[in-house]
Amino acid sequence: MTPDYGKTFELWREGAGAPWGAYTHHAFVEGLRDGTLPRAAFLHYLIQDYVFLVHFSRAWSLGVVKSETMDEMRVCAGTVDALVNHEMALHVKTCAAAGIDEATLYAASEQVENLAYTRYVMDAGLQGDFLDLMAALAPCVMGYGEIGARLAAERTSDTYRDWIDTYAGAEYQEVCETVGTMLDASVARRIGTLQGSAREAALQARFTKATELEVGFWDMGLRGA
Ligand SMILES: Cc1ncc(CO)c(N)n1
Repeated sequence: MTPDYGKTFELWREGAGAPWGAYTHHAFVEGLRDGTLPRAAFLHYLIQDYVFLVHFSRAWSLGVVKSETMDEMRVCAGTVDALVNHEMALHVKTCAAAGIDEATLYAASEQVENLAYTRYVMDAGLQGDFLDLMAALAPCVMGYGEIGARLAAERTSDTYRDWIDTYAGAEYQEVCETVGTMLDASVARRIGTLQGSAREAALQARFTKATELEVGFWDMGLRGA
């Protein structure tokens, strides 16, 4: 069953169409599910994803800056904490076991798909308001929540169990639910009803673009270093 991350996310997810499926059912994801993903591709992805999370955390920090309520500020600050102090521990631990230390991860050179995605998200927030930023951030957060939940139920191998458990786990799922609930309140507060509103198309375009950039990120992972 697909998890429930609120009605704004559900609307955006439906609105994204085919790219959403391409993202959440990418060959990279299926390789995590059945264990056939080559280890080298996984490590390459994880190194890039560490740097992704550095910049992704900066974008969530911009959410703190763009917040208009204490609830929004708490959720954004909490998400920065979840990313920096919890999710990234997976990357540090897995890479350490492969002989790659954290300083090396931090200094890794970004591939263009990685660079494009994080800077797109940051710019969405710099150019627009809180909702523009959230529309660009939502596919990353909730997409991994959806992938993790599905792979936990459908996995046929233990090879990438640590990765799957990180995103299927209660802690990460709670982040997705909290962000989804906040998002519904943020939309209600600023727009009222999203469907049919003046901002619907532009916010959907942000969400869909970020989804396409997620597909590019998996492509980059499969291509290797
Ligand atoms: C590329 C990417 N998207 C989303 C997440 C989830 O935080 C991640 N770690 N990496």
